[in-house]
Amino acid sequence: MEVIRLEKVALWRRTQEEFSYDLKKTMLSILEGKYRQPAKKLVLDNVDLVVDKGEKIGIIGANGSGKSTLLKIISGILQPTSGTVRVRGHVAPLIELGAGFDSEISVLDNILLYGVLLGFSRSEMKKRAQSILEFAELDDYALVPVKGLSSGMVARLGFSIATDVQPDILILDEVLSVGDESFKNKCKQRIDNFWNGETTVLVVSHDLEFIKQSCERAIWLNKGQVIFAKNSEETVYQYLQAVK
Ligand SMILES: Nc1ncnc2c1ncn2[C@@H]1O[C@H](COP(=O)(O)OP(=O)(O)OP(=O)(O)O)[C@@H](O)[C@H]1O
Repeated sequence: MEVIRLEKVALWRRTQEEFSYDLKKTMLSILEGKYRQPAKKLVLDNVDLVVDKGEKIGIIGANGSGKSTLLKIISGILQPTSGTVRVRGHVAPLIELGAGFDSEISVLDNILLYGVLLGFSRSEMKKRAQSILEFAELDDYALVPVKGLSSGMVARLGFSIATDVQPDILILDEVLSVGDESFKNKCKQRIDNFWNGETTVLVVSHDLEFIKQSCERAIWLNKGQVIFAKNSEETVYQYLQAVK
């Protein structure tokens, strides 16, 4: 059964250095006749992708080739400029963990809020809060505002919320380095369980051996385009030939 379908997906992004949220500066530069249209870059270019339930897919390619951007599009964090994205099932995006937290409100309230962002109801999240706090080892911090947590604790909380129930689709950006050694082992075990089960997995990694061993299929991206997308062994081989 098909769980992800991307058709002709393109994404233009403004390049950082030209981009300003400062309305006053923008208005001034228009008045002074110095305003330049922000430069834009095509970061995903006509991407087609179909993924079936349970597939484990690796995404490889050079720095800046669009791998993380593709994961963000599939997770719904970014919307494409054109093309269509269809995703079926509950997605656990393990990217930019904790980026959606409100640092002023408590850990408990953030669990409710973040869970709702991930598509769960508030009452469901209330029931789950205890197991999330326990896994994150933050039981004593439930009522503390998130700004009182260390960055490792924030990542632990993000991981714990996103993986509390087995997701239909797991999105992993690079090898996870969440928290300290003992927490890393806990994360790895949880991910291994999903990996060996029915969950569809998309993982970005520069570790080509890992991709070959752990993924059935791999997608090679270059400058936002899919260059090759077959079994992982062959895709890695083609990629290595090209960069030699
Ligand atoms: N927030 C942003 N605003 C504008 N452009 C961005 C932003 N984030 C990334 N980009 C640009 O999008 C392109 C693709 O970036 P992306 O992070 O998807 O690459 P990547 O393949 O994951 O790279 P890496 O292997 O270095 O992690 C790059 O040219 C990058 O400069």
